[in-house]
Amino acid sequence: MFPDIQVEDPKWTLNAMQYGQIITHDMSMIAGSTQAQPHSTKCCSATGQLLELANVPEHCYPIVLSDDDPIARQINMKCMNFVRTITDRDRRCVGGYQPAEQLTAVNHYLDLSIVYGNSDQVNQQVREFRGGRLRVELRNNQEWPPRNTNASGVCSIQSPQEACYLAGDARVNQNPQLTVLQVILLREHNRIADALAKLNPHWDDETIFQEARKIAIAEHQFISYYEWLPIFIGLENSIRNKIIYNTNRYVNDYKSRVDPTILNEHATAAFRYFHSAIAGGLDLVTEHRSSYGNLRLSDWFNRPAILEEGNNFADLCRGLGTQPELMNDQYHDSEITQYLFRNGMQFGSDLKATDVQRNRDHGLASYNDMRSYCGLKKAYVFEDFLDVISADNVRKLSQLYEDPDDVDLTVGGTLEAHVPDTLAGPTFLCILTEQFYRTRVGDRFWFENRNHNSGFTLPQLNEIRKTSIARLLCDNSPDVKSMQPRAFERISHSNAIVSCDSLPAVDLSLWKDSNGIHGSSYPKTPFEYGSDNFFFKK
Ligand code: HEM
Repeated sequence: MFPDIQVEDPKWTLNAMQYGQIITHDMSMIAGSTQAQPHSTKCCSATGQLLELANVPEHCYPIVLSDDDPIARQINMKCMNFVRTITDRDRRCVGGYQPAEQLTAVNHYLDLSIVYGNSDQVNQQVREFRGGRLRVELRNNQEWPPRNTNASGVCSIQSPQEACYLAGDARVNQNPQLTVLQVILLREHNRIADALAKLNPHWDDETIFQEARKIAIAEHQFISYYEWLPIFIGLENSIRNKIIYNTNRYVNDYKSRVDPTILNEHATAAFRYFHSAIAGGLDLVTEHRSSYGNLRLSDWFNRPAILEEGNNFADLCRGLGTQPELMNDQYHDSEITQYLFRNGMQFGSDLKATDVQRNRDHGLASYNDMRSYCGLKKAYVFEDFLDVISADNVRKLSQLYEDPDDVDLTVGGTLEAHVPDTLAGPTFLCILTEQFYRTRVGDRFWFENRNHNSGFTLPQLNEIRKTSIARLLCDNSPDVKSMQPRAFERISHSNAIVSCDSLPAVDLSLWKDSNGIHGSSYPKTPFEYGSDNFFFKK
């Protein structure tokens, strides 16, 4: 169903795929997994055989491989490891016969928890406690995240000296391009903190840290919603559903009754669809935009040291903005379906099979139920899927499943034809749209809210709106001197490479604190007390 057929996206770069993973990691992480390495619980024998039932560890739900599996049959494997997500029942939060709900290990808000951590404990570990900065290590004149003291436990390092990073998110080392963006975001915090400290010498560490953090989060929210989301869920769809606004004013749309936690259907099915955009080779690209080499993804899972070699960091940054992502479709690069986390072995795990099994582990509603919830007609025979799925794929579904109601959401959703001007079919689009609405409107600290305690002044807000992924890459990768203005979009005549200096930038002098308090504070009006979205209602 999901073979490796490489079709490059004609419009979007690998950067678009990669920032998607940043957004994902900011919003969810199933409890009980590292998502970066083989799980420590082994549900199969060392040689890939099924275990005797009595010997199967708790929480196991191994993927049984068929005899005609194209990879497994080459190495005589019958069993692929899969450990179930920890639920509220496992933790004894619910009892009796109540249904189990899966737990998340990270907070759901889009708040750069991947940089700042999800707990006070991690936050303390990543902070420098000087000048509002985050901890870094200086090597070759560049700032790198601090070393993880449990390097051999969390990375696939081959020598004790090899870099393995500590960040707000446990998955930081998972793949090189993810780590590039994590480093960029870390450096952005410190860049902002240094500027604020210079502007406001009277501010203490805590004030600089919190103000820099607030600006960095706002930039991230702006890039995610105004630059990234319109590509994936459509500009018109985003405006129509009040996910973004064409305005230079505040948008006071916080609604306390909106639940901002992450929908299981979003994290476990819809948002994973973009795994199909992953490319198995990462281009190294010079300033003249010529590609001179390519890193094989499965050689570098959990081995971030490659970023510090030679010019790799800048070359990978340019690669992100130059190399196309693969098309979002049913095809998946074999680097993630045959070689995931192979760690020097001939073969590895399979991300798409894991996604399907995770769908079943979490007991998601069927594709048929979800599609009818999302406004498509319910299918009674396989042919009823023909409204959005090709005849060839409907025929395959009818061979793989007994009944239309059996089709997994992860599978059916992946096969749908895209809604025009978006990168998803109608069922996944409906789930994604709902989630991103909730993530915005359910966030009392959303960067566009007018909030006297935590918000920005209007001029500051409009400065934040000048930020871009292109500028972020430029400002935090010293050797990158040029970039196309829309760096999620491939280089073209209408999106040509320009010097970094000519890209719009956030003018941080607006955070100069002339009142002697905080840069973003302004006088309260009586209306600002009480109601959470007073201005919007008015
Ligand atoms: C090289 C790039 C990537 C790799 C290697 C990767 C790998 C993984 C792995 C191993 C998991 C855990 C699977 C499980 O045990 O259930 C996962 C989960 C997930 N991935 Fe990716 N992924 C990548 C990129 C992306 C992108 C681009 C997106 C979306 C834009 C994405 C969305 C998700 C989501 C939503 C989850 C579930 C998160 C959770 O709630 O735990 N991933 N990915």
